[in-house]
Amino acid sequence: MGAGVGPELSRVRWIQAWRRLVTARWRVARFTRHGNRPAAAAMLALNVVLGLLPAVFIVATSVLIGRVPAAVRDGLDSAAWDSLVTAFAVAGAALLTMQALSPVEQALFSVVRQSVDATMRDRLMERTLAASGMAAMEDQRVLDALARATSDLDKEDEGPGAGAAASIAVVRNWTALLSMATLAGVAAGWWAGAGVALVAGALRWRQRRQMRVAEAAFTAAARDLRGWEYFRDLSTGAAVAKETRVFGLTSWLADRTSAFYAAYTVPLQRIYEDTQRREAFAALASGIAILGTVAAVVGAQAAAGALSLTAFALFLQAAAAAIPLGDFWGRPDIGSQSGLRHHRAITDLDNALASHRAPAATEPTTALAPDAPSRSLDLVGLRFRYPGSEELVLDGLDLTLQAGRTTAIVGVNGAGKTTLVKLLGRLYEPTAGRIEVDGVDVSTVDIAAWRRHLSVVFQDFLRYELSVRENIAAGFPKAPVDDAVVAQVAHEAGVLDALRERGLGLDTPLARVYTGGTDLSGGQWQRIAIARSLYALHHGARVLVLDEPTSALDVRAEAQFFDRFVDLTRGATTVLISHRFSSVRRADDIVVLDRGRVRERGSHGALMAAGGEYARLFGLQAARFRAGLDAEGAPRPTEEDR
Ligand SMILES: Nc1ncnc2c1ncn2[C@@H]1O[C@H](COP(=O)(O)OP(=O)(O)OP(=O)(O)O)[C@@H](O)[C@H]1O
Repeated sequence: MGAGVGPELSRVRWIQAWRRLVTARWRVARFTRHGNRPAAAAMLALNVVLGLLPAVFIVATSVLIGRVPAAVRDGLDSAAWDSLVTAFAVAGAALLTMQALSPVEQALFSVVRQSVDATMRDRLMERTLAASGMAAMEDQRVLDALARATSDLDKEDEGPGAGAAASIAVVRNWTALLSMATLAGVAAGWWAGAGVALVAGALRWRQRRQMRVAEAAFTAAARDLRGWEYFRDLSTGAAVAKETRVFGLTSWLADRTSAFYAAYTVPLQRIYEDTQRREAFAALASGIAILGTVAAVVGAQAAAGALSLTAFALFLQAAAAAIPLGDFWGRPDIGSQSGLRHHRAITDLDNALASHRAPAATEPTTALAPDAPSRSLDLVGLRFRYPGSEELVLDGLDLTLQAGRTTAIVGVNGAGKTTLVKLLGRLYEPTAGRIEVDGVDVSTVDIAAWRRHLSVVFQDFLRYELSVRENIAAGFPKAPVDDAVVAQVAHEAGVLDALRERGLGLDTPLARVYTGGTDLSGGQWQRIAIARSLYALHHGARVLVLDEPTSALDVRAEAQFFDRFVDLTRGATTVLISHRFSSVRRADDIVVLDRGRVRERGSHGALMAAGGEYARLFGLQAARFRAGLDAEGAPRPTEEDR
C-alpha cells in the first residue's frame, strides 16, 4: 500500500502546484478588470497580431528564398519573379507593421499599468484604513505584507499594474514561440517542430525557475531590504539632518546603510550566479544537443533533396527565431514576476488583517444621544495589555469622569496615561472591563459614531504639510471648512496672533518646501493641534482628551491657555493629561495613576491636604520652578528657544 501512496501523493502535489501557479497568474491577469478595460482589450488584440507577424515575415522570406532559383532562371517578366516580389512586399509589410505597432503596444502597456495601479493603491488604502484599531498596524505580519504590497506601486515595470499588463504582453511571446514551433513542424515534420518547442520550452522553464528562486531569496531578505530602505531614507531625509550632523552620525549612517544593502543583495547575487552557472549551462548544453540533432537530420534531408529550399529556409528561420524566445523576456517577465509577488503580498495582507477584524456584531449597535455623555464616562474594571505583551498596563482601573467637567490625570512615565487615551479612542479594545458612556458600553456603539463624540490632542499629533487652515479643519474633515470657526479657534489657541506677528495667515503652508511656506516652533505647532481639537468641539465632539497639550508652551503661554481653559472647553467632558502640576491644579478632579490603577483622587486642595503622592510631586515641582528649573530639572526654556 505504501508503495502506491508515494506516486499518488506526488501527483496530487503536482496538480496542486500547477493549480496554484495557474490560479495566481489568472488572478494577476484579472487585475486588468480594475483598470482601463478598453486599453487592455486593445493591447491583447495587438499582442496577438505582434506575435503572429514574425511568422508572417519568416514565411514570406522563406518563400522569397525558395523563388530565387526560378526567378533567376526565368527572368524579370516571369511568374516566379512576380511571386518573389510579392513575397518581398509581404515580408517588408510585416516588418514595417511590427515597427509601427510596437510603440502603440508600449503606450497601451503604460495606460493599463497606471490605471490598474491607481485602483490597487485605493484598495490598499481601504484595506488598511478599514482596520479600526492600532493593533493591526503594530502587527509584524501586517506591516511586512503591507510593505511588500506597496513597495512596487507606480514603478514603471513592477507592481500590480505592470503585472496585469505583462499578463497580456506575454501573449505576444507565447504566440510567436508556438507559431515558430508550428512553422518548423510544417517545414520539416512534427518531430522537428517538437524538438524546437522542447528546447525553447526548456530554456523558458529554466528562466522562470531562476526568477522564482531569486524571488524566494528576495522575500527572505525583506527585513534587510526594509533596513536598507530605512537607513537610506534616513541618511538623505531633511528631517534628520540636524541630529545626524550634530552627533556626527554621517559615517555611522553610511556604514549601516551599506551593511543592510550588502545583507540583502549578496545572497541574491550568489543565488543568481549559482543557478546561472549550473542550470544555464545544463539547459544550454541539452538545448544544443537536441537542436543540433534536429538540424543535422533536417540538413541531411535537404541535401538529399527531400526538402524544398523554401521548407529548409522556413525550418532554419523558425528554429533560429524560437530559441531566443526561450530566454529572458524583459518587461513581460519582470512585470509578471512582480505581479505574482504583489498578489502574494495582498493575500498575506488579507490573511493578517482578517485576524484583527472585529467579529461581526450579533446585536444591533446602540445609538448614542448627540450630547452624550450627559451624565458620566465610566471606566469599569478596565484591564489592558498590548497585543503580544505580558505586561498589564491597566490593571482593573475604575474611574468615573463626570460629564462636562475636567478630570486631570497625572502619573509617572509609563503609568498608562496615554494607553488610557488610546482605549478611549478605541484604538485598542480592553483586555477586560469596559468603558461606559451614560451607562452604555461603548463597545456596542458604532465605532465611527463614537469617534465623532471625541476630540483628541495626541502627544505625537500630526503635523500636516498643508495650510494652517487645513491643519485646523482636519479636526472635522466631514464638513466643508468653516472659515469663521477656523479663525476663532486659531485665535483661542493663540496661533493666529503668533502667525500675524510674522506676517503670515491661515493660508500659509506649513512646510518650507512650498512657496511662501514656513515651519513653526514646537509650541506653535502645539497650538495648531489645540486649535484642531477645539474645531472638532465646535462640530459636535463632546469628549475632549488632551495628552500633554502644552508641554512645548512657555510658562506665560501655558498660563494664558489654562486661564481660558474652562471657557474654551465649553462644558465638554475633558480629560487632561499632564506632567505639569501647575496646569492640572485647576481641574475639577485630579487622578494620580500608578501602574494602571487609581492611587489618589480629589481636587487639588483635597489632595494637597491629604499629603500623599500628589502633594509630594507637586511640592517637588514647585520647588524646582522656584529655582528656575523645569519638571525634569533642566533650566526652563521659553517657547521662542524651541
Ligand atoms: N504599542 C505598545 N506596545 C507595547 N507596549 C507599549 C506600547 N505603548 C506603550 N507601551 C507600554 O505601556 C506602558 C504604559 O505606556 P503609556 O504610554 O501609556 O505611559 P504614559 O503614562 O503615557 O507615559 P508617559 O508619561 O511617558 O507618556 C509602558 O510600559 C510602555 O512601555
